[in-house]
Formats: sequence, C-alpha cells, structure tokens
Amino acid sequence: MLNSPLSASSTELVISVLSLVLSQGKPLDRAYSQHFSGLQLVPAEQARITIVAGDILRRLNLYCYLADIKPEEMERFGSKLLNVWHLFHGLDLPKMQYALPVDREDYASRLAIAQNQPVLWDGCPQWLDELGQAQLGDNWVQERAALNQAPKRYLRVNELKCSREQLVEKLAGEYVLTQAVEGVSTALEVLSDSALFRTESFKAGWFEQQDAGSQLVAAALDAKPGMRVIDACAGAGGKTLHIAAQMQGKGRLLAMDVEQWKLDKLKERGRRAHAHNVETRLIVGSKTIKRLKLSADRLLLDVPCSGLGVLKRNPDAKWRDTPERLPVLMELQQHILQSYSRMLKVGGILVYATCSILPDENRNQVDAFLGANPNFRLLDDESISPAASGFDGFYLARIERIAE
Ligand SMILES: C[S@@+](CC[C@H](N)C(=O)[O-])C[C@H]1O[C@@H](n2cnc3c(N)ncnc32)[C@H](O)[C@@H]1O
Repeated sequence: MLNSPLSASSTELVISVLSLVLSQGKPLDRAYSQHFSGLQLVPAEQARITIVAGDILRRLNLYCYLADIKPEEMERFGSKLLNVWHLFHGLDLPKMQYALPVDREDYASRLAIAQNQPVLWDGCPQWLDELGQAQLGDNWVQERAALNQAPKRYLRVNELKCSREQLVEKLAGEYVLTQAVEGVSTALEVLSDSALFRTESFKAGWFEQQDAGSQLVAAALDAKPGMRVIDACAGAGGKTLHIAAQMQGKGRLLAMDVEQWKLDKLKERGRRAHAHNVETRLIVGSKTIKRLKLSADRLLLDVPCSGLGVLKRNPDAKWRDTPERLPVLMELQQHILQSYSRMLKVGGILVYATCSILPDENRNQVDAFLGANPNFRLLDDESISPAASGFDGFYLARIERIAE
C-alpha cells in the first residue's frame, strides 16, 4: 500500500476514475486509459493512483459503509470516501480543496461494527457471497479473502525472442526488477513499480504481461512444432501468443473469435511477438466450425465465463455483474464444448479452460460434456486457486478424442 498520502490532483483523478466506473459502468481499464492518456504522469504516480482505485473497488462496500456514502454518490461525496480510505490505512489526509470532513467518532464506531462482519470486511457483495458459499462450501471463505488482495504483476517471456534469463538481465538494465516464478517456466514476477510498456524489451516483443496462472493454461495444451492447432475463443490472443511460442513458429495456429476487433488486436500483438504462424478467422456461424471438422491436433476452448477467478485484477466486475448472468454463460460454455469439439482429430487433445473458480462452470461442465460424448475421455484437470497459489483463479481440463 502507500506510505504517504496521495496528492490533491491524484485524489481527484481517483474520484474521477471511480465515478466513471460506478456511475457510467465503464470497465476499469478503459477508465484508466481515458484518464491517463495525454497526462504524462510519472510512472510512480500512475502506479499510486491505480493502487488506490483498485483497492477501493476491491472493498467498495466496506469503504462506502465507513464513509456513510453510496457508491453512486461518488462524484459528490468521493472526497469523503478518499479521506476515509487514508484514515483506514493510517495515512495523513490528502490536501484536497473543499473536501468533505469525516466525523471521527462515527468512523470509529462503524469500523468496530465492520470488523465483525467478515463478508463486508472482505469487500464481497451479498449475491457473490451466496453464490460462492453454494458452490465452494467451506473453501469459499479463503477464496473470498484472497480475491480482495492486490494482484501481483507477472510477465510471460516470449521464447520466440529470448530466454527467461536473458529477459531478466535485459529488464534489469531498464531498471525493472523481476524474479522467476517457481512452477511456471515462462513466468516472471515484477518486483518494481516500473512502467513496463515503455521499456525497450516490451517494444521489441520480449514479453507480454500475463498472470502466472493464465500461463499454465496454454502450457497444458502442449502444442508441438508442426502441429495444427486451433485457439477457438482467442480474444486478443493472450494465450494464442503463448501457444505460438510453444510451436516455435512452426505449424499452423488458427485463432478464432466472434469479435473482429479482438482478432485485429491479436494480429498487432502477433507482429510484435514475431508469431508468424498465426492466422485469424472470425466465427460467423456454425459453418465456420463445421468446415474445420476433425482438423486439429490441439484445440483450446478458453470459454467466456463469469471471470470470478480474476476479481483481484477486475474488481469493478463484482459491482456490475449479477447472478442472473451465470446460467446464460453456462449454456454458451456447453454449446461451445459440444459443437467446437468436433474440430478435434481422433487422438487430438482439447483443453477446456475458464478464469472462474465455480464448479458449475468448470468440472460440472466437463462431466456433462463427457456424459453426452463417449468419444472423448478426461485425461486430467486442475483448479488454480487464488488462495492456494496467489495467482488469478483458473480451471483447465485436458480431454482426448478417442473415436470419431
Ligand atoms: C475468456 S475470453 C478469451 C481470452 C483469450 N483466450 C486470452 O487468453 O486473452 C473468451 C473469448 O470468447 C469469445 N467468445 C464469445 N462467444 C464466443 C463464441 N460463441 N465462439 C467463440 N468465441 C466466443 C469472446 O469474444 C472472448 O474473446
């Protein structure tokens, strides 16, 4: 956390970012880019702003309760919330003009009440707590607490360009301190507050920013040079680029999605990463899938999901989402599994993956699929728990096609 208060201008920026997210429903990353572009903030100050805004969103209900304001009142009462945030973290108050004062007695009695309400203390909305309890039982309490922690920063070394050791050395020369992550051969943890995207290493495509847990997903696919591989929900290509590196640029890697703008972004990232064997294809209907029947040695289905495993990184989602979205997502996940698995060759392996920690989106989906498709068998599966690993939460299942 911080060791000195925010400046008045940074405090105003935090309030403005929060208002955009909470009143206008803007995703946090877009609210940041809208505010930061053109401002030329020094990286350390930008980092402090994102630390505070991220922490407030991770425990929004707690801070709003302590300040006695409603989230939708951020524009009017944000200064009071920011004062409370500083008090809570034992910092002097920021020097804002016209800031609303905090009644210290009221704050102290609210703090004492909140300390005895674990769900509020962990920054969890009621609907999410009920869902987590129902799905994970006793394990939910640890996951709930882990999901309100600040996320660590991780990089994935682009092995098409350099080794992990070479990247550590090059980044050290750019004043970026990193350390290898045990158990994830491509991952580095970033230990300094550096602006990663301004480094020469990034511009030269030596790394991508990617959570260590996420790196385990493409690793499980085990794509080899020369194979035909399909990444059917590729998005902007976080995992596609990792697969391209596994394939050492040899063979055919088809990245598909239903959103063209994401595939365009993927192409741009692919150029920087020297991932020359990636081809993109927009899914325009069931025909796009049918044409690829029995064509893939490896198939990644990184399906749309609730994203409840990555709430540390996207804390705004829990104030926007509702439990009603889950059944809709689950139907889409099952549809993708049933229909896209036809693209796999006999003997080929598919990886079904989510960034969720809910069994209903994970193992239960796999079991339902296998129950209806005897031509496939489960090789193994893994749940990456935020509480146990410190990474974001993911699930992956490796499934083999054993007959046509
Ligand atoms: C979890 S995200 C993928 C993230 C990506 N693999 C990465 O590593 O950056 C899921 C993706 O599925 C896409 N999607 C949604 N519906 C789909 C469908 N019916 N078929 C294929 N992709 C779909 C979304 O546009 C989104 O990009």
